[in-house]
Amino acid sequence: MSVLDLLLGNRNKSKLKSAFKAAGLTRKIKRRGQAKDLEILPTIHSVRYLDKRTEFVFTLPNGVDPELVAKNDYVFKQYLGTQTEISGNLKRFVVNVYKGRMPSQFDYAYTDTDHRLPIICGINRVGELVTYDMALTPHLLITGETGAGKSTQLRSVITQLILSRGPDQLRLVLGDLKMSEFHVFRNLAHVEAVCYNAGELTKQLDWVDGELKKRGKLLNEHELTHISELPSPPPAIVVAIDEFALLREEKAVMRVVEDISAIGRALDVYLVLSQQRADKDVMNGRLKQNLTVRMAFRAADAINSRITIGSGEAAEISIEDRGRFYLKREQLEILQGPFLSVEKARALLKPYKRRGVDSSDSPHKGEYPVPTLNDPLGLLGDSPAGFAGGDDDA
Ligand SMILES: Nc1ncnc2c1ncn2[C@@H]1O[C@H](COP(=O)(O)OP(=O)(O)OP(=O)(O)O)[C@@H](O)[C@H]1O
Repeated sequence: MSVLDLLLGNRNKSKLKSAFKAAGLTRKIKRRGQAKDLEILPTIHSVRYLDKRTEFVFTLPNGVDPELVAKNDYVFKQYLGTQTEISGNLKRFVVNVYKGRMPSQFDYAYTDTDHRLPIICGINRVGELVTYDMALTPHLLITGETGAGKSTQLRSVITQLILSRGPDQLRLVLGDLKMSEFHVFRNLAHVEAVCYNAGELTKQLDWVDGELKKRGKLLNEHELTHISELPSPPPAIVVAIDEFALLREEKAVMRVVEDISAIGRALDVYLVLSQQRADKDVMNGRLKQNLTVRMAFRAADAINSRITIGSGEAAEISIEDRGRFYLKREQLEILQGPFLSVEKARALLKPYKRRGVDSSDSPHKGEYPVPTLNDPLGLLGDSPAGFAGGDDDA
């Protein structure tokens, strides 16, 4: 630790104490015979001077509402700088004050991970790649204002999934209600269908609904807790819908989506939903609660941000910071999402292109076993490895 670190650390420690007071995280105790109350501040337990950040650990006095910490995160930023992040719950919290600036862009590249269904989220303040396994932490909600970067994130999420799993291990049902984002995924071996309206999506979700029932029965018959325990398990299914809010009046769609959110994990069926905001007009509480991982891109205001991530911070993301978002799992963390252009995605996905098949008319409605890697949909005759690898969009 350098002398400069120590000086900065001490200065930040006193700023942290001022932030505690301004954020109302103190408890006042009346003292007999004394005019002034005794003010009990949170206890700072440790200060660590690390390479790229200074870390403070503090605990709240008993009786102080822990919700106040998230609600007043802006106060900590006002006192300690915008490079400040807080995480924790109930009593113990960690404040990190970062030295560098967030990276402004980073380009998507396929990343090998140990995850079965890898989600590449982005890079954090110190340049580390943040990933997680959707099979372990299911159902993702992406929100943000127009132009904040939701569709780009969806593109890289779906591309990474396709590049990580064969079409015999992963089936995708895609909903593109804006008719603008998912054309790059049309006619790919993994893709059941790209749906452009509620009618098409309802048809595909009927199939998913059938899978839920069939898989549920299998679990029951074989007395298993997860469908992947079967000797030859069916493929994972990911239903990804951009601008999900446009479907709010579609009862048939909503019913299946809610069912997936409630029982999909054990059946290897997952959701990725994207929309501008997540208030109760566009998404009911039960569904939202089951979307356990949240990515909040720039929000219109603190209320919208709070609805997604429980904190107002996504409203503070600058309009210039496209692709910047807050990831909420157990903790809240700011990330820069990978940039993946349509052209690059198309080039990466080219080996999985199917020839002469309209993906809106999905052939994958059969019984198990599922298609094999060599002939993913049983339609390609003797095409090498089952993939055409050269055609443009049909
Ligand atoms: N991760 C990123 N890194 C750098 N630039 C990005 C990133 N994501 C998005 N952008 C830029 O922001 C623009 C808008 O992104 P995108 O279309 O993904 O936003 P959106 O939230 O889906 O908007 P809309 O709801 O209007 O479709 C992109 O064309 C791109 O130039």
